Amino acid sequence: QQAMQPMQPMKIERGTILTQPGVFGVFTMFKLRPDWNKVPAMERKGAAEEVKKLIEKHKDNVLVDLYLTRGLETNSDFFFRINAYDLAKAQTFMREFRSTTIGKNADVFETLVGVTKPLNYISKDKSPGLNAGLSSATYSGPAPRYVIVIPVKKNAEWWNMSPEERLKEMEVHTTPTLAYLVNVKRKLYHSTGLDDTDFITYFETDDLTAFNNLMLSLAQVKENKFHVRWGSPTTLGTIHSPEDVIKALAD
Ligand code: HEM
Ligand SMILES: [Ca+2]
Repeated sequence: QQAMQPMQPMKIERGTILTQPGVFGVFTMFKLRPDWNKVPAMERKGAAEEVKKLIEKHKDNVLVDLYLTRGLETNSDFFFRINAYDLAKAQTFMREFRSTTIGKNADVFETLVGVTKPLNYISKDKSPGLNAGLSSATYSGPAPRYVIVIPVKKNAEWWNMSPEERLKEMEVHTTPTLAYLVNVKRKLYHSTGLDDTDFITYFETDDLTAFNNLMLSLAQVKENKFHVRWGSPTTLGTIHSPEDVIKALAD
C-alpha cells in the first residue's frame, strides 16, 4: 500500500499538517547540562527569544512544538515534536537548534522518527462501524495540559498474522478506547524501517487518570501479547508555547 506524499504547500498550517498522511514527525528529547546554570543570566534570558526567532525562520518548512518535561522525567528536561512534509527540513531545523545558546548546552537523550499514514485497519471499508465511532466522538475536555509519547514495537508473530487477524485485534483495541476520545487526543506515526520502533504514539490530555485507565484497558487485550516495546521511554510533559518552555528552563 502506498501512502500519498502530500506536496509541501507555501505555508504550513497546523490544522492541515496535523491531519494529513505522509507527514514526518521527529521527536527529540533533550537534557540540559549542569553547565547551563553557569551560562550568564543575560544569555539564558535571551535564549527564549533566540529559539522564537529560529522557529519563525523555519515556519514555512516545519511545524514546531516544544514541551516541558523537567520535574516529571529523569532523562530529559524538554522535547521537540517537529512535523514536516520533507524530513530533511526537520533535520535542518534540529541542526540549527543545536547551535543556539540552549541547544549548545543540552544533550539529546532520544530521537524518534515516524511518518503519518492513512488508516490501515479501522477504515470506512474494513471496519465501518468503528470508523463511524472514531469520527463521531470529539474531544470535549478542558484544553489539554499534558502530553504523553509512547513508542511501540510489535514482534514478528504479529507481523506474520494475516491482515484479517490483525484487523480483528485492532478492532478489539479500538472498542474499549473509543470512550476515551472525549478526554484524550491521539496521533499515530509509523516508524518501521525509519527507527528501531514500529510506532510513535502521541497523546494530549487534561485527565491523566483517564489516560492511566485507557492504558490499563489496552494492557488487557490480546494485542498486548505482541508488544516488545511499550514505552521505554514513556515521556510525560506539559504543554506550553515554545517561548514559555525555554523561559521556564532559563530561571
Ligand atoms: C483515545 C484512545 C484511543 C483510540 C480511540 C485508539 C484508536 C486506534 C485506532 C482506530 C487504531 C487503528 C488505526 C488504523 O486503522 O491504522 C489505533 C492504532 C494504534 N494504537 Fe490506538 N487508540 C487509542 C489509544 C491508544 C493508546 C493509549 C495506545 C498506547 C500506546 C495506542 C496505541 C496504538 C498503536 C501502537 C496503534 C498502531 C497499531 C498497529 O497498526 O499495529 N492507542 N488506535
Ligand atoms: Ca531513534
